[in-house]
Amino acid sequence: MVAQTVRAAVAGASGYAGGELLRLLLGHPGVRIGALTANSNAGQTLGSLQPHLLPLAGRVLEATSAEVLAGHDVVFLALPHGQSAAVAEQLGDEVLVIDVGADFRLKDAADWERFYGSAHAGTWPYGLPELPGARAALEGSKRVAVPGCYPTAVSLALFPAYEAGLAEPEAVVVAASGTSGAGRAAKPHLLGSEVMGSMSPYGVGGGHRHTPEIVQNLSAVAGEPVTVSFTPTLAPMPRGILATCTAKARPGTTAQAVRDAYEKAFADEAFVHLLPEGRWPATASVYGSNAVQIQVTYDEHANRIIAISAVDNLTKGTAGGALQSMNIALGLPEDTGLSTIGVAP
Ligand SMILES: NC(=O)C1=CN([C@@H]2O[C@H](COP(=O)(O)OP(=O)(O)OC[C@H]3O[C@@H](n4cnc5c(N)ncnc54)[C@H](OP(=O)(O)O)[C@@H]3O)[C@@H](O)[C@H]2O)C=CC1
Ligand SMILES: CC(=O)N[C@@H](CCC(=O)OP(=O)(O)O)C(=O)O
Repeated sequence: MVAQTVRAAVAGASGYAGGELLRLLLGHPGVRIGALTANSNAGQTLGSLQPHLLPLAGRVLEATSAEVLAGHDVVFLALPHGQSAAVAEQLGDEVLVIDVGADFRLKDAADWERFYGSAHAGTWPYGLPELPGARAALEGSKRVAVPGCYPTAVSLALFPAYEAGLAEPEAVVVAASGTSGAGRAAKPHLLGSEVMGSMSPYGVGGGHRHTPEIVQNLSAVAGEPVTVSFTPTLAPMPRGILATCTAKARPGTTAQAVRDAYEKAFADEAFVHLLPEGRWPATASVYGSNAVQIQVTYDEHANRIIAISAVDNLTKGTAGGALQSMNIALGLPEDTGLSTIGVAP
C-alpha cells in the first residue's frame, strides 16, 4: 500500500499521451485523478475520445487554464511543443509539474531555437532515471522534463558503451516508430491507406528534433561531444519503437567488455531488460508495458558495437517514463503503478 495519495491533473487528456497517462494513473494506488483538460475537444466527455478509459468515461474535459489546473499535487502537461511553458509558470513552485512535451528537455538555447523555432523556456531535471546522475536530480524535484520517445530508446541503448569508454564519439541510429508517435491530430502521411504495408524514412539528414536531445544525453555520459546520425522511420503499427544503434569500437574493445558494460549498467534497473545473448528485442514484447528490451553485440569484422532497443513509445517512451519520474520525485517506490508485463500475441 502507498501511504500517500496525491491528486493529479492531466492537461491534454484528449490526446494519445494524455490517454496513456490516464490509463496508467488509473492503476496507480497513490493517485486520485483530478482535472482533465483539452483544447478543441473541451466540453466533450472523455468517453467519446478515449473509450478504453471506462472508469472516466463520463468526465467532461475542461479548457486548459492555470485556474482549472490549480489545487493539485501533480500536473501532467501533455500539450504540443511550445504550449507547456506558459501554463507551467502560472502553477506555482509547490506543485509537481511533469511536462511530457519537449519544452524543458534541452540545455542549449541555440539547439532549441534551431529545432523548435521559438524562444527557449528553460531546462528541467530530465526524466530518464536510468541515465547516470539522472535519478538523483529527480528526487524531490518539483519539475520534470520527460524525454522524447526516440531519445528514450536510443539513449538507453547506447549510454553504457560511452560510460565504459568503449565507443568512438560518432553514432549511427536508424529507428522505426509506430504511428501514435505523431500524435492524434490527423496528418496526411499517416492516413491508413498510405502507412499500411509500407515503411518510410523522414527527418533524414540531421533534421529531426530529437537529434540534439540524443546528442545531449550521450555527450554528457561520454564526457566529450558525440555526433549522432539519426534516421527515423515510420512503421505500420500503432505503437512501438525499435532503435538500431551502432558506434565504432575504440581500440582494444572485446565482446566480453561490451557485454560486461551493459550488464553492469542495467543490473539494478527494474524496467530495462538486457536480453540473454542470442535473443533480440521486439516491439510486440513491450506493448503497453514500461519495459525496455536491449541487446548488444560486438561485430568484430566491422569493428562496431551494435545495440538494439525496443520500447512502447507511449508507455516507457512517454507516460510510463513520466509516472516513473513522478514516483521518484514524490519519494514513492519507483515501480508503483508500473508494469513490465506486456500483451501478446
Ligand atoms: N505520441 C507520443 O508517442 C509522444 C508524445 N509526446 C509529447 O506529448 C505531447 C502530446 O502529444 P500527443 O498526445 O501525441 O499529441 P495529440 O495530438 O494526440 O494530443 C495533443 C493534446 O494537446 C491538446 N492541444 C492541442 N493544441 C493545444 C493548444 N494550443 N493548447 C493547449 N492544448 C492543446 C489537444 O487537445 P484537443 O484534442 O482538444 O485539441 C490534445 O489533448 C507532445 O508534446 C508530444 O511531443 C512525447 C513522447 C511521445
Ligand atoms: C512517428 C512520429 O512521428 N514520431 C514523432 C516523435 C514523437 C515524440 O516522442 O516526440 P516528442 O515528445 O518530442 O514529440 C516524431 O518523429 O515527431
